[in-house]
Amino acid sequence: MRIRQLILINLAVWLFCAFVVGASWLINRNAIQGAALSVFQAQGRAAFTLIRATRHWNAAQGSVYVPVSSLTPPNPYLELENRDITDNLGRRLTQVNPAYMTRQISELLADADVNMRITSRNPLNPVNRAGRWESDSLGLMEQTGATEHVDRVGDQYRYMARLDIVHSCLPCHEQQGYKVGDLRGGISFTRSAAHVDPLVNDMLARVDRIHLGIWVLISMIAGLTTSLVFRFRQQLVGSESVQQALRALVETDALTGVLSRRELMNRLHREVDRCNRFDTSLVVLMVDIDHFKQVNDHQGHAEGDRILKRVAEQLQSSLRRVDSLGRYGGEEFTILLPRTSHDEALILARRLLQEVQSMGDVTISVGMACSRDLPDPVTGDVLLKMSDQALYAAKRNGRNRVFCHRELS
Ligand SMILES: Nc1nc2c(ncn2[C@@H]2O[C@H](COP(=O)(O)OP(=O)(O)OP(=O)(O)O)[C@@H](O)[C@H]2O)c(=O)[nH]1
Repeated sequence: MRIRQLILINLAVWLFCAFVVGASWLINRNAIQGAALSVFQAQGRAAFTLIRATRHWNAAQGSVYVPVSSLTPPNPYLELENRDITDNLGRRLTQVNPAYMTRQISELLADADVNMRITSRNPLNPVNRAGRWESDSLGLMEQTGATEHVDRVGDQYRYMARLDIVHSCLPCHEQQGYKVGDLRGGISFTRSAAHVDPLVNDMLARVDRIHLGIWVLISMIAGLTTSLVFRFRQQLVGSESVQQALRALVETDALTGVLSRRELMNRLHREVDRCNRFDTSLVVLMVDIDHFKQVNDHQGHAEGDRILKRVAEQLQSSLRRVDSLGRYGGEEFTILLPRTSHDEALILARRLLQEVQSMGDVTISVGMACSRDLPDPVTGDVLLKMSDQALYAAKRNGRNRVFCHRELS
């Protein structure tokens, strides 16, 4: 697997983890905010149940009278004959119906952190007229038949429970056209979010901290794995370059830069396999510098080395990319010419001869063997042997010449 792929996989895993953490963070925040609303709904429902019980008690009495006072003046919207009476002690009493009682209780809650309000879209007392949210909630409940509605509006939690017309409501509300079962209005509870939010904010902050921590941890792990991948890559590159250097040492001849004998033999066997399998022609040239001992003796070993290198360069520059040039040993080189006929190889060999001669320092002799001239299947050893014999023939016949194996027989 490539390093880039490892880094991309690492990045993809990090992005996926970041996505999961982000999704979990959002889900948890929404769940906490939803839970806060549910808690407020439960509180509103409990308060409403209590109020409804007191209203039922009031209605069950038939008529409840209390002394008239500044706190409880006669209710002008309660248009009943016996709304106000005088008891046998001479005190003035006024009737308090469920609606009046509910409003009085709501007034007592004015300073509490929960506000309660009896409300209607068609009230007898204009004070009870529904506000925008209350009106919308009542409309929604009328449409859906729901018994309650809860919401967060700005910095307030709001709860509304419906009140339906029952028999005891008819004396006051029948004249408005109501029947039993109609939605008359509702009781709404409002609580400032400031009373709920500290707890919610504390939980949200905890969720934020936990998710931030997880995200930082994942990012650190991703950073660590990425740096490990880079370090691994550096080591890999280092070991690759060492391997390349070792391979170059093994495969090339240190003095001339052409193929080493070992690599030359490898290639020879590969080319022989190929030429046998595909029935193509392979030519081996054995090249030897003439009287090289004299060069060493007269000009010195260092000059001999320099000439060896120049001859190798000259030979190499005349070959195709598919050809192989190697140092067979001493001042002897071997050239492999795959898919080359005898005649083509002969032309090339003669050209090599001329090019080296034109350098002016030395001449070469060339022995040539072509796979087409040998019995099938040809082997590398036979090709080498035959080209070597041809080379000796070239030497025997005066040097600075090409001799083909086929001329030997
Ligand atoms: N400078 C140098 N000389 C080398 C190297 N390898 C072999 N030689 C020399 O090449 C010479 C080869 O000599 P011989 O085998 O007698 O052949 P020759 O003098 O070229 O004569 P013929 O091949 O018969 O033309 C020897 O003197 C070796 O020392 C090398 O790497 N550098």
